Amino acid sequence: MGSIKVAVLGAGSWGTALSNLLAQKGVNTVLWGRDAAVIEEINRERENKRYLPGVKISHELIANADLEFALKDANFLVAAVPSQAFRDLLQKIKPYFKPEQILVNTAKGIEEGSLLRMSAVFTEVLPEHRDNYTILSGPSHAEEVGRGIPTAIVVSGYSPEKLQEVQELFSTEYFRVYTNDDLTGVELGGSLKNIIAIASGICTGLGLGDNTRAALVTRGLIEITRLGIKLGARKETFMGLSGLGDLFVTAGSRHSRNYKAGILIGEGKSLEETQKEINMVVEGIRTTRAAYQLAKRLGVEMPITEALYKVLFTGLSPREGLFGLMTRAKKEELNF
Ligand SMILES: NC(=O)C1=CN([C@@H]2O[C@H](COP(=O)(O)OP(=O)(O)OC[C@H]3O[C@@H](n4cnc5c(N)ncnc54)[C@H](OP(=O)(O)O)[C@@H]3O)[C@@H](O)[C@H]2O)C=CC1
Ligand SMILES: O=C(CO)COP(=O)(O)O
Repeated sequence: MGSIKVAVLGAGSWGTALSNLLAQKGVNTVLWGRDAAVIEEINRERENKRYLPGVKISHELIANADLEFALKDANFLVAAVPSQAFRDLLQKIKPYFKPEQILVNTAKGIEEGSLLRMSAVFTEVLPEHRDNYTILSGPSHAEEVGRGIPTAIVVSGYSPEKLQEVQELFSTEYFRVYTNDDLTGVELGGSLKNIIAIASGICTGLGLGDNTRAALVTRGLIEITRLGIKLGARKETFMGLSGLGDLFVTAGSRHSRNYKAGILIGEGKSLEETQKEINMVVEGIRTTRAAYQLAKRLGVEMPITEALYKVLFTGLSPREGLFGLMTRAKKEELNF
């Protein structure tokens, strides 16, 4: 793609997979990571053994631990760090950010404390560049994108032209990118599905059946949608790739860190043991706390989120949490 340059910021599993996709497509791409040892390994072995083992990295990809080098003359900056580190990354790039650069966020979460979505964090740090923010979200495990497995995803943001530019940048024959202008819905769908994925994993860890997980995922989508509508999102977005699609791919996949964390918790492991064993970001843990607080503040009913919050942070056992959900007051089904 001509003289386009992309800086992918964050050399974890997603940053590695996306930068590899771009490099394979012939885009001049620099992958920046803060850990010089990981960067060195990528350049030497053409593999990121800790975060994306078994995926061959293109010789065209340049990995570098110097942020200024990565950012220099970049047209697109792809942020691929956990959501709780997004503000910190933005502070680092702020001195170099140019008005024509497009930021593609890939983090799925709500910031703890501020309870802000990533777009709002961006606007707080770089207020004059609000329209340069976009987000790429949807059902896309790095392990599968890294292997060229057909994937469909969605880009959202403020400026229709910039969404098209991002769509063009990432599209390949195995990576299909749609646009959706419902930024609130796209961001919330991708963030909140991680809560339901942990809860779904807990059901598996408890040895329960498919009926239980189907009920949980479906009711989960209802409460995600309920919070979304309250915050101004469009209901239909939650039926799309960044809603149902991402919930489907996360809440039962062997690749999902959130689902796997749930299994460990259901089997009786502590939160600390679980995080240590996964050894990568489990976004849903901190998102559960943020979403619980947000729902309370807005008076939105989110029973699964509330039960998971109590299991993760107040010592409620997973079985008690489930029992509480099953014995709530009787309801109509479609109560948005
Ligand atoms: N993996 C996937 O399949 C997908 C992930 N996502 C989302 O992408 C985001 C990133 O996830 P993922 O790559 O999987 O996470 P990983 O846990 O695989 O990697 C996280 C990366 O972020 C780096 N990092 C953490 N904090 C900072 C910081 N303050 N400054 C710079 N770098 C930092 C880590 O560096 P270090 O090793 O030094 O700690 C590591 O390289 C998450 O929000 C996730 O939900 C979205 C779609 C797919
Ligand atoms: O968001 C993802 C896939 O779309 C990745 O999910 P996990 O973070 O649970 O691995």
